Amino acid sequence: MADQPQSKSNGQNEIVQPLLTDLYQITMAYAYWKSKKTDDYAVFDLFFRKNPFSGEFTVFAGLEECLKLIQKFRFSDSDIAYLRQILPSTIENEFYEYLKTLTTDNIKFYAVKEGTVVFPKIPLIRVEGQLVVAQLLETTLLNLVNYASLMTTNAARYRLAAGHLKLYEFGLRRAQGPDGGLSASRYSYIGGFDGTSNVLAGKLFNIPVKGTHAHAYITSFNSIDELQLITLRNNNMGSEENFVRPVLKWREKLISMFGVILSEVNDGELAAFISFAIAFPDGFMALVDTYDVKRSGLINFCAVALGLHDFGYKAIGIRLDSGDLAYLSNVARDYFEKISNEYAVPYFSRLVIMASNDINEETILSLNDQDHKIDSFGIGTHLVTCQKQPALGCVYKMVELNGEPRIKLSQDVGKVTIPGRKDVFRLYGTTHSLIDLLQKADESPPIAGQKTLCRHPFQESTRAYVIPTRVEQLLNLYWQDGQICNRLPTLEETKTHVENSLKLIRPDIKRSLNPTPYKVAVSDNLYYFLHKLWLDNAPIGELS
Ligand SMILES: Nc1ncnc2c1ncn2[C@@H]1O[C@H](COP(=O)(O)OP(=O)(O)OP(=O)(O)O)[C@@H](O)[C@H]1O
Ligand SMILES: O=P(O)(O)OC[C@H]1O[C@H](OP(=O)(O)OP(=O)(O)O)[C@H](O)[C@@H]1O
Ligand SMILES: O=C(O)c1cccnc1
Ligand SMILES: [Mg+2]
Repeated sequence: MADQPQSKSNGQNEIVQPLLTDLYQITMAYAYWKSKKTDDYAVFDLFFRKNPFSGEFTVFAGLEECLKLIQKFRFSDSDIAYLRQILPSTIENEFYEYLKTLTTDNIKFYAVKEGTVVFPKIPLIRVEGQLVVAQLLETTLLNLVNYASLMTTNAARYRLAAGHLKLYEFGLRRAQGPDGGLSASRYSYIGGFDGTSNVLAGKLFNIPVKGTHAHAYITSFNSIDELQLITLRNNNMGSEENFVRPVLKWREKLISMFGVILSEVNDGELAAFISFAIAFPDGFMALVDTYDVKRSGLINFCAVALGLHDFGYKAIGIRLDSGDLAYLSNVARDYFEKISNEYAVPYFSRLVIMASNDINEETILSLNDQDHKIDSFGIGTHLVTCQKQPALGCVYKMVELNGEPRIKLSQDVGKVTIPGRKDVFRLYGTTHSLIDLLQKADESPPIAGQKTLCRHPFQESTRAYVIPTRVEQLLNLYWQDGQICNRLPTLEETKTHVENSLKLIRPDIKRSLNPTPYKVAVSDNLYYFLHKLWLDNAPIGELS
C-alpha cells in the first residue's frame, strides 16, 4: 500500500488512554462500584492555585488533547486483562465487565477556550456527570493540561520579552523524552514562537521548521583542498563556474577591513562555508563562532556571502552560539553595514543575526538593555524544560455531588476549594479586562453596563463594584451526549488567540519583575455560600 498521508496531529498521543493514570483511580472506581456510587452526579473543577515563573498570568493549553482522550476513552480487552493481573484477586469479576462498558457518554465537559490567559482559582475545565468516569479522568486530564499550559506560558513570556524578534525552538535534544519534545514544539509555537527545529513536530502539527548547521559541519573540513565540489551555477550568466576563486578574492579584499592577517583566518571554516553555500545557495546561513567570530568566522562568512552575491544569490545571515552575544552582534552588524556601503550591496546591512546558547527569558531581557543587533533567537534547554519552574500545579477537585456542594478544607486558606457548580465571567473595561468573577451556576450572569459586586473569596472587607463594558463567559461546553459539541480551532487560530488574549491583559500584570496580581473574585452569593459551607464543615476544637 502507498504511504498514507497522516492526519496532522494524531501521531503524538497514542499513549494517551485510560490506563495512563494513577492506580488509585482504578481502585477508587472499584470502591465506588462496591458502594453503588458510580452513577452519582459529580462536578469536578480543574484549576491551579499559583501562576508559574513568579508571574501573574498563565496561558491555558492542552484542551484539544483532553477532548481526544474523552472521545477515545474505553478500556480495551488487554487493559482489562492487565488490571486482572495487578489488582487483588478479591475484586469481583462483574467489576471488570462493568469497566468494559464505561464510556464518556454520560459526561459533560466544559472548558476555557484553548490559548486563553487564565488565573489562579478559576476552573479551566469543569467535568460533570457519572462519578466513576469523572473520577477516572483526573490524572490524565491533569497530565494533558499541566505541561501544555506551563510550556505555552513559558513561550508566551519569551515572546513578551523578545517583542517582534523571531524565536525558534531548538530544544528537542534536551527535552523530557520524545513526547516532551513534541509537546514543547507544539506548545511553544502556540505560545508565540515562529518555528521549531523538530522535524516530526513540523510534520505532525504543520509548524514551520527551521535550522542552520552544527559545529560538527564546520570542523569536518580542514582545508580548501578538501572541497570535492568547487563550482556553482552563476545565476547571472546561467553557467556553472568556479565558486572558490571569487570567494578567496573577496577574502583577500576584506582582510584590511577586518584588521586580521590571513594566517589566522581558518581555512577549514571557509571550506565548510563554501560547501554549505554550494549546497544551499539561496539559504546560506553560517555558524560563525567555531574558531573566532571576529578573526575568522565573520570574514569567512562575508567572503562567501559576497561570492554568492556575484553569482546572483542572497545570503541569509549568521548564527552566534557563544561569547558576548550583544557585543558580537554589534561587531557583525558594523561589518555588514560597512560592506553594504563600500560594495553597494544594500541587503548586506540587513543580514540576519541569530543568537543561541543557553538563552532564557532573563538573557533576552538583559540583551534588550544592551543595544544588541540580534534578529532572532534559537532557544532550547531553558524553554523546553521550563527550567525556571518545571511544573504547573493544576489540581482536580470535586466541588459538588448529587447537587450538594463539596469543599476541601485546608489550614492554608489559599488551598480551600471554592464549592459548587460555578460559572466564570471575565469583566472588561474599555481597554483591558478588569476582573474574573466566579458565580454559582444558577445565578444570572453579570450584564455589561450594570454595577456588579465582586468580592475577594476569603477577605471579607475586600470588595469592589465593577461596571463592565463587556462580559465574557469563560467556560464553554465542549462535550455532551458522547460527542464534541463545539468547534475546535486550528493550531494557527489558537496561536492568534493567545496573542489576542494577552493583549487584553494590563501590561503591569504581564511584566517580568514584580508583576501586579490580576483580580479573581466571587459573587456575593457565592461568598456567603462558600463561607457557610466552610463553617459547617470546619470542626470546632476544644482547648484544654
Ligand atoms: N550580552 C549578554 N548579556 C547577557 N547574557 C549573555 C550575553 N551574551 C551571552 N550571554 C549568555 O551568557 C552565557 C554564556 O555562557 P558560557 O560562558 O557557557 O558560554 P560561552 O563561554 O560563551 O560559550 P562556549 O563555552 O560554548 O564557548 C549564555 O547563557 C549566554 O546566553
Ligand atoms: O543552548 P540551548 O538553549 O539549549 O540551545 C540549543 C543549543 O543546542 C546546540 O548546541 P549544543 O548545546 O548541543 O552544543 P554546543 O553548545 O556545544 O554548541 C546549539 O548550538 C545551541 O547551543
Ligand atoms: O538548526 C540549528 O541551528 C539548531 C538546531 C537544534 C539545536 N541547535 C541548533
Ligand atoms: Mg550549548
